[in-house]
Amino acid sequence: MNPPVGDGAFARWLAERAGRLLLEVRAELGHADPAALKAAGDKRAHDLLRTELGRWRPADAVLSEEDDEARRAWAEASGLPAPSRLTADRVWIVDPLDGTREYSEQGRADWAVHVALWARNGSTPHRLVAGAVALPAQHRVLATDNPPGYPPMSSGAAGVIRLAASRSRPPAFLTGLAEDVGAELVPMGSAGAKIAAVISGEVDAYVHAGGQYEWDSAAPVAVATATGLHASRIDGSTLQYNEADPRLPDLVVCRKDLASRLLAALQRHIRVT
Ligand SMILES: Nc1ncnc2c1ncn2[C@@H]1O[C@H](COP(=O)(O)O)[C@@H](OP(=O)(O)O)[C@H]1O
Ligand SMILES: [Mg+2]
Repeated sequence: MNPPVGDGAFARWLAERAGRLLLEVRAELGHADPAALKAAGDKRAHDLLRTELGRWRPADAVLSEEDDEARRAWAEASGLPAPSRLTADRVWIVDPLDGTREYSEQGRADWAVHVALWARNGSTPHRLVAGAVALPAQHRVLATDNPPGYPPMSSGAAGVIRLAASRSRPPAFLTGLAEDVGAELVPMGSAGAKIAAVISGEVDAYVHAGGQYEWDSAAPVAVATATGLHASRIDGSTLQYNEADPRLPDLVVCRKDLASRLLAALQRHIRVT
């Protein structure tokens, strides 16, 4: 059967298929050898995304976490040829398995598949014109073709902000930031799962710093902004995608009404760390 024609519905279709495959791989291999499960999940989902993008969007470029060259920051001085994505009009930025660590841990549902489309002439925020985040173990896919409604206030106690952060690599300033704004920390794996938690109102914000790549945030940021949420670097500047250097080390995604307060607090804490 042919996939949907529109890019947003296509992104949803693709993320859902890769997610289904990841569930099958998890069931097939089990959790006895976590390293083998991580490697198989990364590879099988990447191969599926690459194959289907090549088949259905052959004219577009792709930036995938699992490509050998993906982490190389291209510079003219290197003498190496520029990757085709740097001159392409449309680039699919994909993370075949975000939250690889959590995927390998039995019972955890905080892992995701990210499929985003960046367009040079895109007029949507961050030039992300389509995106989908599949959360296979949560039985849901969030995508820009039918974006979720703006979230209700989070389930936290009155006045307490629920702040999602990496469970394994939280930024050093996070505890101080949380104290400053009166937030309760909610540790969670996967950037996609954390941004999905902001989108669904389970938490109010997600803050990360210290390292990440474009594919970790492109698709979830596309859905979050289509929903009406705030997304930026932690200094308030715009998130830029399809850069020569794919590192995009920090971000904040939060409810619009929290953005100025959180960014002001971040200014204080970035400066001292
Ligand atoms: N300091 C860091 N440097 C590089 N990547 C990081 C990072 N901290 C988090 N990430 C990446 O961001 C994603 C979410 O991380 P976390 O679960 O810790 O919040 C993970 O993607 P992958 O699982 O695709 O590798 C992880 O590798
Ligand atoms: Mg990732």
